[in-house]
Amino acid sequence: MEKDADGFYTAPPAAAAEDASDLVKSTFQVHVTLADQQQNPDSPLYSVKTFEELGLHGDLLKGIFDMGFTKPSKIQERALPLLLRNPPQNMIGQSQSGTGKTAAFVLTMLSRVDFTKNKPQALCLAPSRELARQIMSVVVAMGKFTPVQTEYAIKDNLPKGASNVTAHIIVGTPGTMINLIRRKVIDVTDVKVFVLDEADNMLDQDGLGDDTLRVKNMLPRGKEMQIILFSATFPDHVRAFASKFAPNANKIELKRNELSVDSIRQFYMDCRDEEHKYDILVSLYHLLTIGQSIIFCQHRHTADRISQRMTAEGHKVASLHGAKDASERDTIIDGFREGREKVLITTNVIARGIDIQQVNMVVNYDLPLLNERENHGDRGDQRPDIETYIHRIGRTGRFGRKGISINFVHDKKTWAQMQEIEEATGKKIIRVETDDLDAMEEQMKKAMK
Ligand SMILES: Nc1ncnc2c1ncn2[C@@H]1O[C@H](COP(=O)(O)OP(=O)(O)OP(=O)(O)O)[C@@H](O)[C@H]1O
Repeated sequence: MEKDADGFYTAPPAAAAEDASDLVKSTFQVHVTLADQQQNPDSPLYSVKTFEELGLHGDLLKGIFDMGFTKPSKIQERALPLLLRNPPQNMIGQSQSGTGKTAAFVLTMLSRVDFTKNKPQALCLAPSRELARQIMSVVVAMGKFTPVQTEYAIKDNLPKGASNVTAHIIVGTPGTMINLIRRKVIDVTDVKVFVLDEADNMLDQDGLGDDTLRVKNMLPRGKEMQIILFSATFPDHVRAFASKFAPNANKIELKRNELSVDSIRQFYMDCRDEEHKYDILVSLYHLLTIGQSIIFCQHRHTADRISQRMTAEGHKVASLHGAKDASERDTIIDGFREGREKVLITTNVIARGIDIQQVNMVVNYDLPLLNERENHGDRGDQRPDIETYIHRIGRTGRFGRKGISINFVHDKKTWAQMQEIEEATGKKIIRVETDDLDAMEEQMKKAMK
């Protein structure tokens, strides 16, 4: 396929198009729509600048182009010049799911490291080992033409007797990071960049907030420390804390009605009861496997139960949650990433950050709910977790691709919860008939195109 002056693919002659494999065809479609979106000032993928204009080192530009990126997205174009400026300044950056936030903070870490010094200089924390591993793969890919050394701070990675990590960049989860710093396996005296991906989650007092604060308190004080917070969501109750955590930060914020990307079409299906939810999921199996799909449940035991049942009935599905051990989790997510499994049944553990471009469908088997402590409803009903909803559906529709999400509702309560989500996000959730399976499949296929 030919590339035009902007580096985007142009349409091949008709005969060549007919010969092209499905894979090439779909790549072709993605590039064409991506090019359109990157020209549209209203798109989060739009930019007026090139990567060359963003002040990056030549070795990093090589890494970026080697990954196939041609133009920055809006968040990359806006954040990178602020992040790379001297003296370093903190950043609180918000941009929709799948719009390229990782590259912004990874390029900053790689830009600030002194490769002649074999000591940790940049730490990055994420809420799950799956996300930490994914971020690391971006560090390695973007740093391919630099001498960067990296190390994980995730469970079961370093042997018990490990000492004195000499890597420049450490990516991990908060609990393990605390442990390694405490045991002096990681020396933080030269750390100058501290990144929180999914920062609202990392700072939430009901989640990882205490551990994250503990890590920050272990870092050297009084020295230049650049604190970088990124997420697609910053709910009000963490915004103030984020500003304290990263003082005098440059801020890039989204408006309430901009929180999710328009390329994710949202649907719901009326189910009669819990058992009917299972039946509907099974009847969706063909659709789920056209691309890849992620099914979210509220509890680990639900994920296990439905995956066992579906497997027993001859369907190929995988399940992933926090009760599985580290190596099993790695095998499952790697299998899904490589497309060996097409359907992944899971919990909120991978609701955030996971980037698998072939995922074109997300199912909320259970709607995400706030836990009891967070639940400030006056009617005693459980309230929906709007932020988690936005992150879950954001596992599809990555960087301009199309995706669909389907919510299962099965009673008055779940109906009211879905309406609250619809109101809060300002995006219509469309009803799909469940009694005519062929019509349903047609409607979904159309939305995926
Ligand atoms: N400038 C670019 N050109 C082409 N593709 C890009 C560019 N920047 C990022 N991408 C790709 O877009 C996808 C989404 O990026 P990324 O995972 O960083 O999104 P995100 O904003 O961190 O999303 P989330 O909020 O879900 O964590 C990745 O596959 C990444 O490789």
